[in-house]
Amino acid sequence: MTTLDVLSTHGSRNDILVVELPEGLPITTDLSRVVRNLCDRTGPLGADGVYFVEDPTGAAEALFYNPDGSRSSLCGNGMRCLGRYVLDRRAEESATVSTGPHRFLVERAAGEGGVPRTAVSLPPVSFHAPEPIVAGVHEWFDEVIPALGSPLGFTALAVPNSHLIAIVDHYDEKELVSVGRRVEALTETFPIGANVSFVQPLGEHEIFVCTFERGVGLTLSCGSGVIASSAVYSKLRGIPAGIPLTVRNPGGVAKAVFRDEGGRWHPTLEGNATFVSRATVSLEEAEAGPDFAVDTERFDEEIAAYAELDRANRARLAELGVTI
Ligand SMILES: N[C@@H](CCC[C@H](N)C(=O)O)C(=O)O
Repeated sequence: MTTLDVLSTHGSRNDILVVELPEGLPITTDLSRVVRNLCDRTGPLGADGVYFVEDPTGAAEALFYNPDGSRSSLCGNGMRCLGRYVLDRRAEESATVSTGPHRFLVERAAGEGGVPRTAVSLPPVSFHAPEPIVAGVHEWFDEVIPALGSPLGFTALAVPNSHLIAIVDHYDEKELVSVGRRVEALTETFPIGANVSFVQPLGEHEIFVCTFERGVGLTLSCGSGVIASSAVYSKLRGIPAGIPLTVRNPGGVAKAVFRDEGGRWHPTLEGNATFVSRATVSLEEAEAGPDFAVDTERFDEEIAAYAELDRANRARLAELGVTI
């Protein structure tokens, strides 16, 4: 029997499982299937994705899977939590984690009210996506996409995963879900799919962002969506790199800031990295179906500390008239 140690974590209540790939993993293992079962919300764990990490104290190679079993080059919120896991394993303050050609620098950041936080520096954002996000073109900046049937202007960018961002006057969840579903269905127009975010400005340097994620659906937060939204908002409002933005999601608050290097914007995402529980799962059972047995230990203090921040964010959003 192969055992998986599964750490349930969240970054702004985007629930991500962090799993160190065991040595001697059978090569016949269908990881996509394991992920679908681990993430199944009717099962004992449930999540918005799984980050596998190989050799955390050495090369630290990470692989991210969405709950539908598809892969992505990044989960920003997950990287905050996986980053904390890697830093703890190494007893260090900063480390580099890789996914294929992409490098992510993770660092511990100052905690808030007993809530541990990390900062992740990402590769530069690209408004000229290497793989077209809108079919046939490498750039799409603040324009209506006729196939979507929405009057909103969208911007396509890679951070490095694919995003479509629209700035709205008032956030409307139904509209976001309907656009997200159309992006999912229109595979000829959006050949690699995209995470879709609506951005409602709250103040000069403060925004609300909600994301319909590729391979998931609506989530309480998407870290790469926070970065993509901040980049688009800053470009459209003429906010220079170096000015941090406060980004509120339904699940929490993060900070996004860019460093300009020769015209290329290098983002840093900072926010909570909360450990919720640790479970031991049999790989064979998790591959067979979603009703596997788990042996769980909960981190109650961390959960309680985050609940305070969550309450404060929700109260602030209600005060600002954002309906979530
Ligand atoms: N939740 C994530 C993004 C996860 C991957 C995404 N759904 C995709 O397919 O690109 C985040 O925090 O960035």
